[in-house]
Amino acid sequence: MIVFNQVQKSYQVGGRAIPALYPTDMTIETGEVFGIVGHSGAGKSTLVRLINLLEPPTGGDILIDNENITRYSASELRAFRRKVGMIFQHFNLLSSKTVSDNIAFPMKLAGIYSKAEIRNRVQELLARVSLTDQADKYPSQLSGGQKQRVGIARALACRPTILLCDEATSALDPQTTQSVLRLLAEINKELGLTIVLITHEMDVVRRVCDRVAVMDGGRVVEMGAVSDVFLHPKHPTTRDFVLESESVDSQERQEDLQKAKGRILRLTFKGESTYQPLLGSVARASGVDFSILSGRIDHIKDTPYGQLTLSLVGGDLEVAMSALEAADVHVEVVR
Ligand SMILES: Nc1ncnc2c1ncn2[C@@H]1O[C@H](COP(=O)(O)OP(=O)(O)OP(=O)(O)O)[C@@H](O)[C@H]1O
Repeated sequence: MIVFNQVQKSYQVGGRAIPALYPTDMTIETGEVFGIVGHSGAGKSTLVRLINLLEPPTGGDILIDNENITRYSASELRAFRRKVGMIFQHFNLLSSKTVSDNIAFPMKLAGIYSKAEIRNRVQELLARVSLTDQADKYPSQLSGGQKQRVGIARALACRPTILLCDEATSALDPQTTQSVLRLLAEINKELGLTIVLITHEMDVVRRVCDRVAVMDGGRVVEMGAVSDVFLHPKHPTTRDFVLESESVDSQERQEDLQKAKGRILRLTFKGESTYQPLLGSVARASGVDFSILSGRIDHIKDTPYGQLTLSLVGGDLEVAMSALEAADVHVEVVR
């Protein structure tokens, strides 16, 4: 478990302390995939670099599995860092080393593994990331997705318990992004590893994360289960991220809603209710006529969800809303 108690970070710039992270409390549970989403400069990298003490905090305590890492000696810190793997947007592979040697590198650097241990571990990891046939190639001979797989294998070499991912899919095309996210989800399940994933895309959070913290201007402005934060965003920054991920232009949406007649409801279906043919029976029971203004079905991690924006006229709106809520549909009155 990673616990932040009033952790803060300022950078010294030209003799002045510029805050990058205001005092923050946060808990990341062991074995979860935790997303940190925010625009450029929000403080995401700063927060994640505090977890492995690449940056020392200027205040507060960071506890990992009940140990205060901010009080570690240099040798304790070296041992601790082996337990924290990291992958990067631009992969950071050594161009003069083969795929195998890149993966072996942190183990060699640690100086505590035998040659046989390193050889076996590299073979195991190459198989895990499906790169056995690329073992002797150099990074320049690989695609972006393959490079990131090498990055993941290298990060796992010393059997870390935490994996930090700094914009790990930002340089990849959508299809490759999907396959890298799938690999991260598999690793999380198989190894019970805690994954902290920084991104500026809510879609990445939706696909793999259990919980998310939304950052803005050096502060965590919203935090919770992805299904709550994504489906019912409270802070304006979170709402913008969700709309962005749905490729919705908020001004166009406002204009569309103004043209619609009657009451406007936004319905959110989650889990099995997503697939229930509900609207027809609700319309018949309540006498309400509806038209669909927008709709989508997708997944939050493995859970299906659907969202519909409807305009409703006539009939008994109370009856319609009660019937929807009785069927476990979340109903939000937009207008
Ligand atoms: N080493 C540093 N020295 C001075 N200021 C820094 C340093 N690193 C980051 N900052 C500043 O701290 C703030 C937060 O930066 P940070 O890199 O944590 O944000 P971010 O959300 O990760 O952004 P990005 O997505 O662009 O990487 C920014 O204003 C940045 O300019």
